[in-house]
Amino acid sequence: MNGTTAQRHYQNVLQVFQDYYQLTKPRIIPLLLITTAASMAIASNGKLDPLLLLLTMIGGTCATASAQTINCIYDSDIDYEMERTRNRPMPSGRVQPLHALIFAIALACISFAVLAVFVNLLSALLAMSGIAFYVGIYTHLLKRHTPYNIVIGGAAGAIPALVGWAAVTNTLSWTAWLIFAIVFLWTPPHFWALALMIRDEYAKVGVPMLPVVTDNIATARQIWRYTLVVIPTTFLLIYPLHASGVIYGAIAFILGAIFIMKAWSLLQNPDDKQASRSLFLYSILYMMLLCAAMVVDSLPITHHLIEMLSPSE
Ligand code: HEM
Ligand SMILES: CC(C)=CCC/C(C)=C/CC/C(C)=C/COP(=O)(O)OP(=O)(O)O
Repeated sequence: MNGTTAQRHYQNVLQVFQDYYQLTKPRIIPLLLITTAASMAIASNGKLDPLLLLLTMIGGTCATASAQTINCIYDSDIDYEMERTRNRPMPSGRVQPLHALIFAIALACISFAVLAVFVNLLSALLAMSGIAFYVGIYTHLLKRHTPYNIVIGGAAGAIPALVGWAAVTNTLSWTAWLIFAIVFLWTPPHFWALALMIRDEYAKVGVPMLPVVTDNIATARQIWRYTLVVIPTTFLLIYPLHASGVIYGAIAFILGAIFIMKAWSLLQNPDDKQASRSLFLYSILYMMLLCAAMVVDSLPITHHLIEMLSPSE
């Protein structure tokens, strides 16, 4: 091989890696993992075993990547039609469906093996149910057929929180289901804000997202309603569940107030793309910081600090 051929070969190999990486929709995975980590932190009272965290993250990443890859195979027809998704590896023909399927099955097997062998069977089964729900229920049954696709489908995105809890305790508790409910109720405002921005793309391919089958004002109203439900729900972690404390409460309060302001602003201007964009981007920051607050609040050092700062009797 001369220099130029070797360089071209190297570039081709790099492109193949990049294509398989893109199949997994990698930008969404970290936030899903943060919800898993937050759940694990609360479940272990902030005394999380780093090895258990690492293994659960590996299992969770592989399961999510597998689910997203199958979704890419299934949706390659509509992804080809939409500008936002046209350059994905499947619609642009850079990866063959069979190869992508083998990749997805391998990822699911690795996920199951890592979780079942090194973590526990419950977390492995939950991760597999996440793949089944996202592919079977959201992608196949709901996405192209009902505007409630993401309301029900949102449950898939909330499963990583259950995986985290199960990884630590080998069971599921009210707190686990509450974190699940927070992610579940957060998903419609998160997604509909985006759907308002790219309504025409979904309309073009006939995916019945809410702004396509109703209108912007009805969508903004639904976003507003879900926001008014999800924000109070976040406080149930403090009372009655006593799973988080004042640090989490203070952060959740500020984050929630901003969420409500942004949803209100969208309700006043449902056609304003800037308002929907702002809410969409903020919804991501919101979930990241809310989960970070759960983690910080659970740490023993936080409890020590609070004890030191509380007035003694
Ligand atoms: C059924 C539920 C959901 C739907 C339909 C949905 C849909 C979307 C879509 C279409 C995008 C734009 C992606 C792109 O431009 O390639 C997006 C972005 C994103 N979503 Fe969601 N989402 C859902 C749930 C979730 C959940 C549960 C999480 C994590 C907890 C999440 C995290 C993110 C993040 C971090 C981004 C930004 C990625 C980027 O930088 O482009 N989503 N979502
Ligand atoms: C435990 C486990 C494996 C859970 C699965 C979690 C999971 C994969 C959630 C994905 C949520 C999401 C980003 C949906 C977008 O799909 P879309 O098809 O509407 O997005 P698109 O329009 O960008 O293709």
